[in-house]
Amino acid sequence: MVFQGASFSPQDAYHVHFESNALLTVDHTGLIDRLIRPSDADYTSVRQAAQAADILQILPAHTYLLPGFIDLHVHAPQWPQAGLALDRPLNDWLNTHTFPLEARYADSQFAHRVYQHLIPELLANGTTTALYFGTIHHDANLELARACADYGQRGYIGQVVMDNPDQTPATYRTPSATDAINGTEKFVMAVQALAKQRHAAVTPVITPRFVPSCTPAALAGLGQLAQRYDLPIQSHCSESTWEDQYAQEHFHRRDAEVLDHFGLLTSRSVMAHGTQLSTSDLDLFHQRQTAVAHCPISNAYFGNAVFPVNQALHRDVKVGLGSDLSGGFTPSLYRNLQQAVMASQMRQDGVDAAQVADKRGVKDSRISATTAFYLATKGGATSLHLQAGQLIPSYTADFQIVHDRYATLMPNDAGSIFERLMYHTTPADIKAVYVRGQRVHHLKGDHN
Ligand SMILES: O=c1[nH]c(=O)c2nc[nH]c2[nH]1
Repeated sequence: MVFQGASFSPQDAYHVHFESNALLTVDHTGLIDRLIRPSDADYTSVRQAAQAADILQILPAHTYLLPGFIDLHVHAPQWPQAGLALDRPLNDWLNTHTFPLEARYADSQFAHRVYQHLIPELLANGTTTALYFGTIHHDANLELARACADYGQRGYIGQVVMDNPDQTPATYRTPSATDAINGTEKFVMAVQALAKQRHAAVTPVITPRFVPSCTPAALAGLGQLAQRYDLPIQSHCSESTWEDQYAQEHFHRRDAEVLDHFGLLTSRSVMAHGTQLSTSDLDLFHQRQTAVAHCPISNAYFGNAVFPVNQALHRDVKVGLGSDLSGGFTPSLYRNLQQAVMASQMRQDGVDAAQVADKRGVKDSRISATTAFYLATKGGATSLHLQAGQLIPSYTADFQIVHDRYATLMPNDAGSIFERLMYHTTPADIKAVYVRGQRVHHLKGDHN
């Protein structure tokens, strides 16, 4: 397949690259092979050959090729309650709403129904890769992996471990640390077998829910499993004041230090939220090359603070973007990247007018749409060690084709188009989505 048209691709956290009419060639393995500009000698011949072979796809006017988005934090089983009960504090929301819902996934038919609904919805929002928390249930989690395989989404999938009887209900609990470790190992094998069998881009992930919900024996065993199989790890870290204090009270260490103590902060770890991380925690993340999944919508409800994205990036901490369904209410990473910019502006300015203006906020906090775009693409890819998130040769051909709905009303320089796309794109503007060069979504009535 050869794509011809305009594109935006992140260069780094502060620069985005625009191409006005390049050819992007994709090889038979689903990788980007070449990016050929009109000034290159073989532009015309490659284009003509693609046209003759009927593999040339010309983007219509006012549509743009972007890397697919990478959602670093999704609780797949919480999809049915997206937007519900977000006025409750985290611990209350978990116990009253979330754990009872997740307990229902003991029924794998229910899991099948939800996951077959969720994956196409995420693809329609431009999300080509997602890092998922499942539930404690093996069969339901396999339904999630199968749904990714069915619809062609790249999925990183974790069987949740939560075995601490003091912090989990008897109706929704991993029976013991031994079950946690054996069950996780069994799930790892099953997902790896599915990946082979279906040629699917699904990867198992070690998933202690968070420090409060796990026993030390489970945390230690999961750290060892991750090392033995060289697996990615995900959890929550310093997500709220309550969670932060829990680690201090029960382990006499900071939350990040507890995770590190059990071998759970590695270069393959992605820790969600981090609103309460101290500068020494950020330095620890940097040393371990552990990533933060920034979840700006969810953090507005449960975070008790705004995560300092810019400061983390300046300390060379890996950061990507997460929807955190359903602590966040929307499957759209566009909505989340908009909120990332807005939250950073509020952190910069402060929120209480009774304070003196120049002491109200935190300097150097504001990020732009360019940085937010980076988080949703290259930042996420780097966190997962994926050759994705940029439109460059040898990277995976995970794309979205997006329409600029205000093109005829406003100036059309690249900077204006880019900002409009970041602020106005909804599923109605996402014409087509590709993973590994295969089309996995298109808008009905469109043939891109
Ligand atoms: O936003 C969140 N959603 C969850 O499901 C969860 N579990 C622990 N901490 C959490 N935070």
